Amino acid sequence: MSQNFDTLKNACLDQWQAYIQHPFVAGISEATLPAPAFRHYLQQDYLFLIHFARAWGLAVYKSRDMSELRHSLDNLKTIVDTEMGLHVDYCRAWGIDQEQLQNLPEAQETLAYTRFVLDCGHRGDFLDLHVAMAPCLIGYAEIADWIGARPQTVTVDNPYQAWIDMYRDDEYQQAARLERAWLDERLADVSSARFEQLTTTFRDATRLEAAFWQMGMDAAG
Ligand SMILES: Cc1ncc(CO)c(N)n1
Repeated sequence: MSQNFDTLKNACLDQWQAYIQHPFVAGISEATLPAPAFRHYLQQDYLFLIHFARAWGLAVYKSRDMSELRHSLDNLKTIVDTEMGLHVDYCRAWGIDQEQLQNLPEAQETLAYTRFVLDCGHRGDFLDLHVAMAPCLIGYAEIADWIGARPQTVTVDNPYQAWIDMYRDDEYQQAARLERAWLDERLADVSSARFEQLTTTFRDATRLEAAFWQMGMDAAG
């Protein structure tokens, strides 16, 4: 049977939905998420982005041809040159300064997720690494769509509007679409044993994304 991103997602649909429609995400959509939950999430996301940039660096190293190299390098550059800067500005708007960010203790959930992704890349190949990173890039694009489509979403004076807009942005959505198309192509001819292996990686990464949201909720007490 031919596989693609949707069959991967459907193989762990319960975990995927628990991630995409997590109460933290519903709280952003409905403007009911407590600010301390969001602030904790933002701080840990700074550390997440640093390790995620490293994961794209690992993808650069694992590349086998010019097109893989270019793809990974572009993503690495986007995080380092654009996303990190936006994130620091965004944190400042939420009362978190750069010095605070630089001295943050890393939460267990951040450690678990980021090092899991890096380990998938070290142990496996370029595809293993991409599958481990897919819940991040493709998941946040889907989350932004889900928020946008919900009638419950507060669109007037929502304190989380800038965050929602960041992931609804065309450039982000386009990057997620490209990654999806790339995965569809690579998954089409994997064996069923290989697909099982990739499904486990994808499911675990998805669970770790949901745990990252939960970490934010728990911080609000
Ligand atoms: C934890 C996490 N997952 C995904 C993204 C999307 O880049 C992010 N910023 N943080």
